[in-house]
Amino acid sequence: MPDFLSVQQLACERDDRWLFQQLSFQVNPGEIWQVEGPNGSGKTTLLRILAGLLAPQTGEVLWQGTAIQLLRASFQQSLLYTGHQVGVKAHLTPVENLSWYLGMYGDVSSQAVMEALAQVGLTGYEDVLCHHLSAGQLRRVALARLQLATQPLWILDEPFTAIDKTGVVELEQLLLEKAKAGKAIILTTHHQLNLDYQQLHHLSLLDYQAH
Ligand SMILES: Nc1ncnc2c1ncn2[C@@H]1O[C@H](COP(=O)(O)OP(=O)(O)OP(=O)(O)O)[C@@H](O)[C@H]1O
Repeated sequence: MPDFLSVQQLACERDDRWLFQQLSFQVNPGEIWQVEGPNGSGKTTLLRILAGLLAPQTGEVLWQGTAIQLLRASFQQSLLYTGHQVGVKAHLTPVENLSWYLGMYGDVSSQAVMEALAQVGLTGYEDVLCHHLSAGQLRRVALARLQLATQPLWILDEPFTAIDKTGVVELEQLLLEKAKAGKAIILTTHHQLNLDYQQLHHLSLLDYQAH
C-alpha cells in the first residue's frame, strides 16, 4: 500500500536562493503536520507545491503512489486547500458562500450549512453580506467549510490568522477531531498548536535550508 501523500527530495529556488533542498516526508491519514519556519522561509511555497499549484525545481509529490501532476482532477477532488486569502466572496452572504463552495463538491443540506455556521460562532450573521463582516468573522466563514469538508487531505495556510482566542481553541479542537476521524492535515501557523496528540508532527524548514 503506497503512502497517502509522499514528498520526495523536493528542492525549491526563489530569486537565486534555495528555500529548501532534499525535503522528504510522508503523510498518512490521521496525521497533522505543522510546517514551521520564520517569515520568508518558504512555508507557503511548500504548501503550494504540495497542492500542485507550483512546480518544484527537483523532486516530486506522490498521491497514493502516483505523481500529482499526472492525477490533476482526481487529486484536486481529494484536496481541501485554503491559502492566505480567506477565499470568501464579499458580495455573498455566509450561507450563499458555503452553499456555492460546497455545491462544487455535491449536495449539502441547508441545515448542515446553518449548523456549520453556528459551530464557528456565526449564528445571527448567516444572511449578512460578507463585506459587512469583520476580518475574523470572514475567516470564520472560511473555517465553516472545514466543518463540512469531505476531502481526505487538507492543506491549510495560516488558518489561525485573525481568529480570536476562543476561535483558536475551537479550531484546534476541530483539527484534532478531524484528524482522529482520518483526515491528513498539513498546515502552517506561527501559533504554537496546543494539541496533545501523538500524531502531530513538526517540520521545520530551517532543517532543509542549503548550507
Ligand atoms: N511569486 C514569487 N516569485 C518569486 N519569489 C517569491 C514568490 N513568492 C514568494 N517568493 C519568495 O519566496 C520566499 C518564501 O516565501 P513564502 O511566502 O513561501 O514564505 P513563508 O515562509 O510562507 O513566509 P511568511 O511566514 O511570511 O508567510 C520569500 O523570500 C519570497 O520573497
